[in-house]
Amino acid sequence: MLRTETITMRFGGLTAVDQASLAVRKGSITGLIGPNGAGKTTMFAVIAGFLQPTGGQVLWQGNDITRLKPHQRAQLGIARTFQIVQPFQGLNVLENITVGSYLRHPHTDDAIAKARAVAERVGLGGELEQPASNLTVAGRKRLELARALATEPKLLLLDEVLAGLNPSEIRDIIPVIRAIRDDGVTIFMIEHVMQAVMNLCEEVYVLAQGQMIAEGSPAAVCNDAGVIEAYLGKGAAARIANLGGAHA
Ligand SMILES: Nc1ncnc2c1ncn2[C@@H]1O[C@H](COP(=O)(O)OP(=O)(O)OP(=O)(O)O)[C@@H](O)[C@H]1O
Repeated sequence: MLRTETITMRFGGLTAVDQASLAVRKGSITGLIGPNGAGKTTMFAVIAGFLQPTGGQVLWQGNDITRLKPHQRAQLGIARTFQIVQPFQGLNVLENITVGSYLRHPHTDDAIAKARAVAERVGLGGELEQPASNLTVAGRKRLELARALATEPKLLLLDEVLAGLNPSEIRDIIPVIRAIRDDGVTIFMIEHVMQAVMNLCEEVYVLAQGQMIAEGSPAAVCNDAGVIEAYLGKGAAARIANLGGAHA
């Protein structure tokens, strides 16, 4: 469904993403992980059209969309959430979601009906009249999800939707994400919460210092020596292997 080919993104002298290639299969939940500053959010910004890459291509169903604007990509069916959630503070929950549903429903009644349905789907059905500013962190995360979902995407890019949630809130939202996929929306998610990555993702890509260092099943990438070293430092994989030997 989506491919990036040798994407490079430089900010002045800093190479945030360095020739990174990946593919997201239709119907999958695919993960993008990596240490802080690895270039994950930059990669999402390039895919969604918020940044023009210094080099490389973004392909959507085989077509080059590298030069399309974010709203053109939204029309094609690509939606993203933001790591730092910023709902329209002066609008209530339903109005915030309706901003998204107007993309495909120009008539207000239809847009509102769609927004109500999306709110139910993410568990915000009881908070429609609440000002967005009254929501808890978990509520704001659900609202962020709903605003993107209201555009009726084919591909949903989730940027750390679980960050800041406690373990029980994470347990509650994991089935919501899985249900969105089961309804036919392909999901590509940046996530630091490994419990969620292991639970949800079939395929995981690992970025470190801008470079794609591994890809595979969650279990395979977690056992990859290069991935362990990217997170824990040089020699960590060998030290962990020795510890295992010592305990055996
Ligand atoms: N607009 C920008 N201008 C300059 N540097 C930037 C810009 N955006 C990101 N960077 C830098 O690019 C690098 C990658 O940042 P990015 O936010 O993509 O990493 P990340 O993997 O998403 O990190 P985190 O997990 O901490 O969110 C960092 O060094 C960051 O400071």
